[in-house]
Amino acid sequence: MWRELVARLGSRRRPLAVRDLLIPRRARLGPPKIDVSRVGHRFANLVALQDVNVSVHPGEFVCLVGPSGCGKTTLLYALAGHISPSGGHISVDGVQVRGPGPDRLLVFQEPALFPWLTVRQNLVFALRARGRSRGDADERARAYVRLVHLEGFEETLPHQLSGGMRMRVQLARALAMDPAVLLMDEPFAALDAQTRSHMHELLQRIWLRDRKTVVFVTHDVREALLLGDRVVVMAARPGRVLQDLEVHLPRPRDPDDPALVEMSRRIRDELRRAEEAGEARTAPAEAPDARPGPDGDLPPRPAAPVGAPL
Ligand SMILES: Nc1ncnc2c1ncn2[C@@H]1O[C@H](COP(=O)(O)OP(=O)(O)OP(=O)(O)O)[C@@H](O)[C@H]1O
Repeated sequence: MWRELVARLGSRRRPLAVRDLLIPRRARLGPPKIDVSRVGHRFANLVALQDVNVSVHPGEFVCLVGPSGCGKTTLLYALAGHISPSGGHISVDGVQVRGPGPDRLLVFQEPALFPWLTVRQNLVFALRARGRSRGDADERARAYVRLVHLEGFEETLPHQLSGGMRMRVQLARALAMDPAVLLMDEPFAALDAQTRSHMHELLQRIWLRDRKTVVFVTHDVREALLLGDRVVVMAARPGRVLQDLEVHLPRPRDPDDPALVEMSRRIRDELRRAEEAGEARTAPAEAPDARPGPDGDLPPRPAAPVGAPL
């Protein structure tokens, strides 16, 4: 299917739209693992999320992508139970999210490791805190350190590791704890390009092995297409879902795959159009009634998000 789409990119037929490249969502059987229904959230006067509907099925890798301020992190934190949305419902396995729980684990951009504990001790500590016996925790820690290719660094302290290695420790710890859902907040954004690319390969390989349910936040459209089964494209002012797209490219994926590059270009074009439309909505009009009044004041800039229904 994707080869056919790539072939069509060079043809003279009707230009391809994003919907041609990203196959519409199939009807899925069974209940979703995560159900986000009509979720809205305000921070004072700012509408960070408006009427967001997303469902994630067991074993799906869903990427939330969009410009800064579109509410990706707010939505992720609401899934984690760290934020209580102002409106709507979020459930995991049919149970409403009312706070953080051991079924959901957040992975941050800056690995939150205990600096005085070694790599192995960081994993063992987290596993023991989850009620695992010492023997089981030791065994799992060793296995997951191996999985992220850090054997030989078990007794090393975090500050003696590179940023990429610290991220691998964080990933190993998260996977060893075996949450039902992994929530990742731009985990690779601070890494250099080469380390990032290694992390993409590693995460894809591990995900293909474990098929864990993952919600992954990123600014980077190409990263979202590289990793996601689905890409939820969000726009800002107010934070909302622009598109929810299914990606049917073979795995493991190549970031230079022409189909992926083309999809990425088209999504970025759509985001640019949404951004321009948002700016046009919030910009002061140039109509006569927007000109300075007799006292020289411009009418206040309409703040589109304020007062919008949640
Ligand atoms: N605690 C807060 N108090 C007030 N406003 C907030 C708070 N947290 C986020 N916001 C605002 O809500 C909006 C959405 O923020 P959020 O961090 O979810 O966006 P984002 O898409 O994750 O952005 P980025 O990619 O830059 O992290 C932004 O305008 C932000 O300034």
